Amino acid sequence: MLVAGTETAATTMEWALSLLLNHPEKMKKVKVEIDAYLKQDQLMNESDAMKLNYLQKVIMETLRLYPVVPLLIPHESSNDCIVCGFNIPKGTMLLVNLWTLHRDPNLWVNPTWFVPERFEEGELGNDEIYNMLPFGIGRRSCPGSVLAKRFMGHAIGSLIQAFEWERISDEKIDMSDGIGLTMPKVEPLVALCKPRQVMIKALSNM
Ligand code: HEM
Repeated sequence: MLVAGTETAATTMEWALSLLLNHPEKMKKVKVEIDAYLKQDQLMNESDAMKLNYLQKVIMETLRLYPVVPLLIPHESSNDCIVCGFNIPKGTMLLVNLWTLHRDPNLWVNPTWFVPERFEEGELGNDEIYNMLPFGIGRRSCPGSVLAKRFMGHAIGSLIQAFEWERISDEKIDMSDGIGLTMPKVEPLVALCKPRQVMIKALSNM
């Protein structure tokens, strides 16, 4: 439970901040949304996180591009079945390749681009829910998905609300993925931050 709940979320937040630092215009959009929703000087709380639509779309788009459980957890077919024309006998170990699914050019427009706006129309349509499975699906899907979206939104949102973020150089952040249980970045994120002027009072009251 601890690994399932901490490593996955921490890694996703690192990917999300890296993506936002490489796309300052999207970072600005998150900041504008937070500033419009919250009073100046008022630090966001966890329930605010689910109401920040654009921020939640940033998290979705991060999970699409960098699903931290890229092959899900192995499942076993409980009966003979047919998947995409292939006969799957009962007792077969099944892996779902989320990485490929989430970047399939037949399913997504410009699949390698970071475009949180692609989720603008709201939830995915009925036919499309199977194209985006960062938490799995069905009765063994992730029981922590709602909690995760909530606290990741709170953590990333608070960092963006309270601090100005910058890359350490003009070079884009290396987005290569490495080997590990939850698909870590090859290069851990290193960035510069300083408190935002408008938040100094709120931060010093913490
Ligand atoms: C970014 C955050 C997270 C992601 C991407 C994620 C993703 C996943 C995925 C893909 C699975 C396997 C689903 C399958 O095989 O079909 C899973 C299982 C699980 N997750 Fe998460 N998870 C996250 C956060 C959490 C949190 C916060 C908790 C709990 C506090 C949690 C608890 C679990 C547990 C207990 C399972 C095993 C469920 C079972 O086998 O029935 N996860 N998660």
